[in-house]
Amino acid sequence: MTLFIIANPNAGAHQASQVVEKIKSNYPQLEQEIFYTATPDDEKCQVRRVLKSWTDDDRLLILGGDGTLSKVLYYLPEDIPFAYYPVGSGNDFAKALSLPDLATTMANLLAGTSRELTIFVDSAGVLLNSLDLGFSAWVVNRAAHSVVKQMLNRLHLGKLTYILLAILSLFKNPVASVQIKKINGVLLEIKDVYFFSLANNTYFGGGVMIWPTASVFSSQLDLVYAKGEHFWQRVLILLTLVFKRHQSSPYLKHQVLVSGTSLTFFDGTLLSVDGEIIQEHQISLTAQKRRIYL
Ligand SMILES: Nc1ncnc2c1ncn2[C@@H]1O[C@H](COP(=O)(O)OP(=O)(O)OP(=O)(O)O)[C@@H](O)[C@H]1O
Repeated sequence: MTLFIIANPNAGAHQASQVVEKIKSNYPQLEQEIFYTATPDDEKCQVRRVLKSWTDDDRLLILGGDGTLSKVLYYLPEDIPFAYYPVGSGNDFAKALSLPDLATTMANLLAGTSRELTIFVDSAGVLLNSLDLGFSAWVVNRAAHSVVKQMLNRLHLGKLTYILLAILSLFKNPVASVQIKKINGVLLEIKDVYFFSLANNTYFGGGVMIWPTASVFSSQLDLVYAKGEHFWQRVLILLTLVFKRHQSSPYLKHQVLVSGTSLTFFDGTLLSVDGEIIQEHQISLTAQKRRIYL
């Protein structure tokens, strides 16, 4: 058995290499091959390198944030199980699954105990946690170009960037519109929403709840959205999310969607998937089963 590690050295507070060193010293008997992503979008190349020498009894560990995990899964064949240890700034996937510490993660990986989960795939990528429009995509876009985020990440305060930008969004009101085609052919037009999230998992933005029951362990997507025409409405929407009053909120609308749903975006719509900005006009989501060592 060889342990393959794909690690993003740039994720979060740049801790991936420390984790790799810990694994090397704590598991000296284990044959290991380490693949660091060298640039943005290098996941494709690193997965290919892993696959070149992959055999059925090998194990894969992914080290990074939600973006790294999402991109690795996009290129990884669906029948290969994976272990994941979070070293990002938000780590929403790890929080939703209450992922264990490194020693337990390694024990699960070595024992081969795994659990099935559902991700949603499109030709453009994988939806692991959530697809976001409106204020949350705006926050992701601003954070990606933020020098403050890099500074705060070094201080292990990466989450603070998202909080500050979310407050700024109250003043900017970045709205979005989308047309959703359900599998029964019904069209749903959602216009000028401040908050829009299509959730496959519970959290986004470093632990902000999207919908309490959204989970990769179910095969459905939770669509949650809200208009925030007035400043105080937007404040109440954010407070609803922060204080987890989702199900009793008069603002949030909720629907369940399933595999086969497609979304069409208007030109210039800012769209974020798993915390990464993507440029797409249309997305069709198909459920796919994966296994995580857990
Ligand atoms: N060496 C690298 N330098 C810069 N960017 C990288 C590198 N390797 C991977 N990336 C890119 O980093 C992004 C993923 O970052 P990731 O989401 O894992 O970390 P994060 O943003 O700190 O954490 P989180 O998403 O949990 O907030 C992806 O777009 C990926 O392609």
